[in-house]
Amino acid sequence: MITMDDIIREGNPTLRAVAKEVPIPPTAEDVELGNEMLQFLKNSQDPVKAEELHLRGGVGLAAPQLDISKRIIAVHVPSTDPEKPESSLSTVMYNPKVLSHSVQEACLGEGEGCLSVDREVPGYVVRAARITVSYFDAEGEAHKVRLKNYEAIVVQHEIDHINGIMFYDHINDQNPLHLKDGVLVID
Ligand SMILES: O=C(O)C[C@@H](Cc1ccccc1)[C@H](O)SCc1ccccc1
Ligand code: NI
Repeated sequence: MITMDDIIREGNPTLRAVAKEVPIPPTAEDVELGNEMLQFLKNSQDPVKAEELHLRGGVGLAAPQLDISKRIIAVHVPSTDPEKPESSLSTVMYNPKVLSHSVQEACLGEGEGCLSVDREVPGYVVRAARITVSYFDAEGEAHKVRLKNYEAIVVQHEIDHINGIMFYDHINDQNPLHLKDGVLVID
């Protein structure tokens, strides 16, 4: 079972490496890894298990964060629609790839964090508002999905990890909050 002890922190070179594609269909080992990554996210969002296992809440996890330089990500984004309580996006993606993205941009109002970063880094992380992603599932089936808003942000954060990119690489150091004379500038 994955716990916070298995997650490497900034400074570990694996977080800056471009991870390797995995064979498709995924091996039994890679399927097991993906399932464990997804289970970690579910546990991290369960108040009892998170408390018991001292887990930080997570909606995404990439294999490099486990010091495994493979192009595997897991996402478990809770539903915000009370009519649809099950998760809005819950899956393991093997060899995910952004095929296209919107010109329109988006960012989380509260900025981003990272399970591999034990510090607050203020600033808007500007990303594409909508993306089309291809990936393979545990059975080796190909998928192509269009994602928007929060789901798109989470998947972009995780795909960044398999490309050695950290969320703060996107923050404009000179103007992290995109202010102009103290006013937030929305291009
Ligand atoms: O470190 C990771 O990759 C997991 C991140 C993913 C993430 C962070 C910010 C924005 C999008 C994705 C963790 O989920 S950070 C903790 C967290 C938990 C719930 C909501 C937002 C961030
Ligand atoms: Ni992260």
